[in-house]
Amino acid sequence: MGIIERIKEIEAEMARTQKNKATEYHLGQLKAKIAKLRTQLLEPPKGSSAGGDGFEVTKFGHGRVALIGFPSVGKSTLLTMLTGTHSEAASYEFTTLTCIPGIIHYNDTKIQLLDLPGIIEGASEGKGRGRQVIAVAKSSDLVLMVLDASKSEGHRQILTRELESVGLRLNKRPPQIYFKKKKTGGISFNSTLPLTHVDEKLCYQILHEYKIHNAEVLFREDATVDDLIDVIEGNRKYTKCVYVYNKIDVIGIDDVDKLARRPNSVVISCNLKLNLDRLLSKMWEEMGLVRVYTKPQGQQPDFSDPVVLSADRGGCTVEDFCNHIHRNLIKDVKYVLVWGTSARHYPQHCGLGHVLQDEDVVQIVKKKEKEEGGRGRFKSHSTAPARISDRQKKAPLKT
Ligand SMILES: Nc1nc2c(ncn2[C@@H]2O[C@H](COP(=O)(O)OP(=O)(O)OP(=O)(O)O)[C@@H](O)[C@H]2O)c(=O)[nH]1
Ligand SMILES: [K+]
Ligand SMILES: [Mg+2]
Repeated sequence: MGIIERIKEIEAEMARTQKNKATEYHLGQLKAKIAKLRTQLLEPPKGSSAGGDGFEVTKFGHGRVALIGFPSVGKSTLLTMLTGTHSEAASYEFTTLTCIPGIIHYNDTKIQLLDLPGIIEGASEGKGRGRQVIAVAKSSDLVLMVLDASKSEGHRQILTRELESVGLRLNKRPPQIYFKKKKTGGISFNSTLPLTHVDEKLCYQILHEYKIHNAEVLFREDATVDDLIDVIEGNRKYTKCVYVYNKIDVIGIDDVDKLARRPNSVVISCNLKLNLDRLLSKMWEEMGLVRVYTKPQGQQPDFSDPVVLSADRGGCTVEDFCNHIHRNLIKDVKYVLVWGTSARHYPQHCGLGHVLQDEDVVQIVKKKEKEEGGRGRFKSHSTAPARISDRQKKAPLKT
């Protein structure tokens, strides 16, 4: 029997089993069995080199966004509108057969947008080009789930399930469960609060299913069996997702209003060019990019050419900033001067561990290099944090 058939069989058994206190251990065990099989499904077949027929698109820019959705919801139309790169759009399904990259220029950053073939129910099991599409989604910093506003609300759940079954977790943070395998000592099970979903026996059973007999487990939140399995599997990808409802030109205003109020959702119409600005700003917000402007001593910063950092990709500290400029720079840095929302006063003298925020301005002061004007000039600095771009319009930065 193939892996997919075995998963189907266990799912059928779960569906037959009534949910109650007496069956919860058995159900937990079945969940773990399915998770293990799904992981097997993701492993490349023996003898083949990993990837191979995947969509190999080189990463470019400061972040990567993937367009995921059913066929003909308007993914290619949207790529063409946002990036200017042409991607064939047509009224028949599966117009797009491969991955087509475009670039969005936004807030002086470059964001790679990827158009992809439509996926269908069963994609995670290999239907259509589902597996390759989902692999690209996993490599992205943000997923735009494109939905047809005039179609069933169920599509969002089906797609979410497909992505979840291959280990993608949308708009979730990792479960607060500490888990460490040990060589000896048995299982130590603890929690910092009362648990309502998982008890010691259930945890043992799940670990047993994974043939883990020595480990430390500490629940720091009231997590579920599924959360525990995610932590044990350890290969989950936590990605932000914005739900994009396209084609609002063909539905009534009341329905548009309902969709627009759903969490993490943006309603648009490519045909009428409606709300695309809102989509871009939502996308930007979710990506959490941090632009930092370098200020040479005695000069104004170049506000068109930021260093772009990200908490998810490498971090946002002064050290990360310096490493971005040059990998040998760090050893010459004495401290930095910071203007912007991360500074308590302007300019603030900061060390390498200081965490920078979007639109901060940084001047590097090197060892054996004197700061222009000396420190005494900043006695009467402002303490009110303000967006540096607003300040910049009013008065040039000194130093
Ligand atoms: N009414 C309406 N139609 C749209 C809108 N955006 C796209 N379409 C139409 O929807 C159809 C499908 O568009 P595509 O961009 O090819 O959709 P896709 O998601 O890339 O489709 P596949 O590549 O086949 O998965 C085309 O006929 C578009 O003209 C919109 O905002 N409103
Ligand atoms: K299409
Ligand atoms: Mg397409």
